[in-house]
Amino acid sequence: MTDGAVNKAAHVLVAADKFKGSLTAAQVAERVTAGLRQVVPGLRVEALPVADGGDGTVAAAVAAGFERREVPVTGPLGETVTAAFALRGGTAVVEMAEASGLRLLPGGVLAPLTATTYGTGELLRAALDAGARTVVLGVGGSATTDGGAGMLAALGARFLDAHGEPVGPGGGGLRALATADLSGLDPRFADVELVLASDVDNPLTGPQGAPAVFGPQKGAGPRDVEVLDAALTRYVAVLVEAVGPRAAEAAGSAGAGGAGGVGYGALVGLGAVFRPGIELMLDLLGFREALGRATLVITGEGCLDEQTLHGKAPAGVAAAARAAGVEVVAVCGRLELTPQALRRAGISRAYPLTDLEPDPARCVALAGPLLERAAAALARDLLA
Ligand SMILES: Nc1ncnc2c1ncn2[C@@H]1O[C@H](COP(=O)(O)OP(=O)(O)OP(=O)(O)O)[C@@H](O)[C@H]1O
Ligand SMILES: O=C(O)[C@H](O)CO
Repeated sequence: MTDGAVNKAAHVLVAADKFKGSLTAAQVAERVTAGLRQVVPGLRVEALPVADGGDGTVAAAVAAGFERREVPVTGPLGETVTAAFALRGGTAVVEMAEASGLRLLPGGVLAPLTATTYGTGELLRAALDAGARTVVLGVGGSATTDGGAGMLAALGARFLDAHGEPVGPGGGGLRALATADLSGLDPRFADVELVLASDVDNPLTGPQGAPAVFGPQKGAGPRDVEVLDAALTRYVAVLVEAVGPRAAEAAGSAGAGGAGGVGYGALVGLGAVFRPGIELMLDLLGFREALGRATLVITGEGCLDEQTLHGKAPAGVAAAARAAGVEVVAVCGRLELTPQALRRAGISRAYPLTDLEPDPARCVALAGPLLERAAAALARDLLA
């Protein structure tokens, strides 16, 4: 509990990610602000919706003042989709999920072997056409496991089978890969600073690789995971033939396994430099300046779990806030971390919506009003 004087000095920074499936990051910020002000009218609250490179990254950039641009691109299964990127000055934020995301699969039907990142390549090209010279490629939330081969093909690379024909789409197509030629890649990438903002730090293949860890959420059963892992292993070997040993080294580096290997394709083919997505986004969104004004930070996401601790937005927000000596609490739909694990991540306490409404379906349907109630409880505990 704090007294009135401290309360007047309070300045709350709401820096939460979306609750996937129920609220966007901007809606989370609005509801939290409303709940806090029910208890402390006139409270100074600053909203800074955040994202970690995955879904919602363009929305967070637009909320922070970037301009939204839309272009038609090839969706994960070849259909045309409208994808957005964000532009400010010479800097573009390109979110691969806008072109090749899980949420774009027609009818929600998963396609672990055939979904392609071709549209991500088209989106990158559109960003360069718009004048971007620094491009942040946010990866995560993808429908794909093609190692970024589709993306590179859209930018001029060629991936051929033993008969000299282009291989089929998706990670499954790479089973037949015999040769690769990256010499036709868009030459502008030589002068562009491409930063890979990945939501995860996994390698491309193996037990911690993209197929094993993220294949199942894209519909890959155990046999598909084996097929995709073997196909990506082949892809690496063929790229070693094409560009040398750096293609093998990149497969083990952090971020290579992001978005089914888009990270790898960007590292090997486009000269990208890896940075944890949330760190990069916090810089881009002006988080550090906002933190300088804050006396309390509220972060969160749909589900606070083990994955959260591996580079997701709340962990990045909490690490930065803790380093600055500012207390961090969290709001979430579901909480799957122990109080000890939360504290290790720098979060002193969490307010899950399931504490207010145990029925999962109602908790999603009523997420907005429930979040206001959770924020009001938080305000009573910490600010009233
Ligand atoms: N209102 C809610 N009530 C309860 N649980 C929720 C609610 N909204 C979202 N969730 C849970 O959170 C999950 C989504 O988690 P989250 O928002 O952290 O995204 P994620 O899958 O970790 O992806 P990303 O990496 O893009 O953040 C949903 O599957 C659901 O279980
Ligand atoms: O898209 C994916 O594969 C996951 O979000 C990890 O990057």
